[in-house]
Amino acid sequence: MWGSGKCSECGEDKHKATGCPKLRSIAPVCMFWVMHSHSSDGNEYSFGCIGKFMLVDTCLYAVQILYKDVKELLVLSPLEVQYKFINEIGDGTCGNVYKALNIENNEIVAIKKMKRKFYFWEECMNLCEAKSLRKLNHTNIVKLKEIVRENHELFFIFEHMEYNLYQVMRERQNPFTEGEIRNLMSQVLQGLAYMHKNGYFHRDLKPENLLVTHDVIKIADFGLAREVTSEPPYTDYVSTRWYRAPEVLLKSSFYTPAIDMWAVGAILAELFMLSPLFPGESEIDQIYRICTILGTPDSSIWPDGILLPHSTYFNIFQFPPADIWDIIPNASLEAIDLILVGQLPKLELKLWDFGTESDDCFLGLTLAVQPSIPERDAGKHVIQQPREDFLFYNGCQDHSNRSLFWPLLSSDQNINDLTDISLLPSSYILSSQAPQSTISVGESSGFTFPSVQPTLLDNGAFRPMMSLSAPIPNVHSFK
Ligand SMILES: Nc1ncnc2c1ncn2[C@@H]1O[C@H](COP(=O)(O)OP(=O)(O)OP(=O)(O)O)[C@@H](O)[C@H]1O
Repeated sequence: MWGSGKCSECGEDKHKATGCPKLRSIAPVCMFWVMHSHSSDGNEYSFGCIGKFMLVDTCLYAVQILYKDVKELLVLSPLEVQYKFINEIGDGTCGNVYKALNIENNEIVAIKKMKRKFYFWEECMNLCEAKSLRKLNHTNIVKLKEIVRENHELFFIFEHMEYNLYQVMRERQNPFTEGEIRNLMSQVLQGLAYMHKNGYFHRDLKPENLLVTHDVIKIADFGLAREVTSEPPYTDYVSTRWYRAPEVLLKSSFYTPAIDMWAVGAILAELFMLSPLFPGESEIDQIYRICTILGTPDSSIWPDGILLPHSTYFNIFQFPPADIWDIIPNASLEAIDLILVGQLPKLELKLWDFGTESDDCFLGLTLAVQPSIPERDAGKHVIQQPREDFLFYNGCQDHSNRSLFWPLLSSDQNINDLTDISLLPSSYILSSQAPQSTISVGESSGFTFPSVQPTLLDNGAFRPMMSLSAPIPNVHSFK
């Protein structure tokens, strides 16, 4: 029988498995346990919580003192009390992902349990995924609801999505219609544009990291996300090979968010083909496959590219461009235009051409039309430490045995949703005001940015212009 006995904190009779609401509202760090006991009268008892800031041993001791007839004790961690794990739905490099039920509100969530241990809160806060996702709130970016650290383990609580795009493609019997592809791509691009505009690039876009429920698609897995304003060189890049941009394959360490656009182009082609466009078996094979389809670039096509450390492969792999319709026969002219390299060489600027305010001067736009500013000036724009950091750092540095809950956004919130698609170029938005059903292609020339295009700025002159500190979500302290 759940919920018998009185809660020592609020005096209520029972809290079932949800714990004590009073305790949770007053204590930024609280520990409570649901105790499941068999008493001498033969009944089972469970007690909502016992005290705050209690360690397991203290808790057990208290139980023995208070309830002498306890024979068995089940100790649940706060995470287990709040979430019921249903099944594993993903096993990535960094974490295992579980479908779970939030017992408090009956909401299904996805919980990503990180594989490595986290001994300090600072480590958690410094994770790319935590840093970027806490600041990004967009319909096409998967929502991070909460971060929990418990016994040196870190859990990200996300909104739950039904499938990833790889699963959707794998299950697909017939090719997607162009309308369906336009719908998916327009959403991905809106999420990506928002992300770039707010100062992040993803660096690991691939079908497995695009999550789908019904017609809605969202970008997930920000484990490799990087702040646009972070200084090159970038050396820790490990994105999935098939979607890896040539500048990364050729060992550039000054690549830009254009690498995300390369991945989008490869994913777009894959949506038509239902198989990967460049399924390289090694890095060299990857470069080889790109050259056989797009043709080997020369200095007129990609002047910066041939200066890269590994560009000597271009001497070995000398190929003319293939006829792309042989490879993607079901794609329209506009779609081919979008996928193809080189024909519209500067169009990545259109993707980033969000407005004329100084805040928008970043990346492609900055590089193309704004002189770079000296590094020391760029330093002035350092992002302010967000408020919620202090909430947790204050007095919580190393309560390593405690569980820390970090609620971010409630499911019905939509604060700081900077989608602002009105600022996107019309050719890019595609009839975005229309519901996400069919994506039309803007002007007659069709798609207007190059996806699969080496867009490298590798001359070292790139200096991030300013920090695009995204608005900080409201801090939600404990319910
Ligand atoms: N919010 C979610 N809803 C449903 N499924 C999810 C969610 N987040 C992740 N998944 C599933 O779990 C898989 C792995 O998640 P994720 O990519 O975040 O882990 P990872 O360890 O960072 O993986 P990777 O190996 O790509 O680095 C995803 O491909 C997806 O199928």
